[in-house]
Amino acid sequence: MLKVQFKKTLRSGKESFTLSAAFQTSADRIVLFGASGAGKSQTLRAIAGLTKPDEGCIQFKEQTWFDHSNFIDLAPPKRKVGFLFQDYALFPHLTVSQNIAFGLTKTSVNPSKKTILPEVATWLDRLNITNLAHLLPSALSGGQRQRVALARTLITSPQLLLLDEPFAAVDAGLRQQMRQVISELQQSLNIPLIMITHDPEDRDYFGERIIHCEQGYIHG
Ligand SMILES: Nc1ncnc2c1ncn2[C@@H]1O[C@H](COP(=O)(O)OP(=O)(O)OP(=O)(O)O)[C@@H](O)[C@H]1O
Repeated sequence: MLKVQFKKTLRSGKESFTLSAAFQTSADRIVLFGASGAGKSQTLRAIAGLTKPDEGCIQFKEQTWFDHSNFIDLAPPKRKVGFLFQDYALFPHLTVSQNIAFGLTKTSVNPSKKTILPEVATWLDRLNITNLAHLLPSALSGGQRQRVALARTLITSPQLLLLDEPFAAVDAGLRQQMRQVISELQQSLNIPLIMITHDPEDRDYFGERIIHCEQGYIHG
């Protein structure tokens, strides 16, 4: 069960944008659907704890992640959310296996280039990218980068997966394949996901529950 009810005003100079989100669902596949600039990414950031709302509450299962009235604001790591950013945010100077291992490290020391941890090997295999383990992100295709980013997120065992336009950097031919990869992972890991998209095909594929986003008004 996810309950989201908050308001947030973003300001830069004289410009301001007010986000008003209100939805509640127990669906496992939630789609935030709407045009560019509607407030989808900011909503996801608030759920992840990367942006603090001005008022309201966010609850996931039995946990309160944010409650303005009661001064509750759980830090992002405590929410145990896996966030797949639009550009995948891979570290360009680290190999595929190091990027994935980074999800596990608790220090700022880079993971070893030579030793592949058993958990990393498992995720390399699961995402079918074992043959890419020693490559740098610059040598990968869009679809391969997405698999690496997914592995780096999922190795942390998140309880909720947040995907910000996951197919934006993947060409049309690969999109259906990547939809299947994400769909199968979601089902086998049995974790709910929230996906941002403005592609009606993604909405129809993943939208067990569709939240409409329009000019800062996020409702469903
Ligand atoms: N710091 C800020 N100050 C003022 N406005 C902001 C700030 N950050 C974001 N915005 C505005 O908030 C609105 C929502 O942004 P958001 O990134 O959530 O949109 P989106 O629906 O995810 O769009 P897209 O699909 O293009 O990624 C935009 O109009 C943006 O200009």
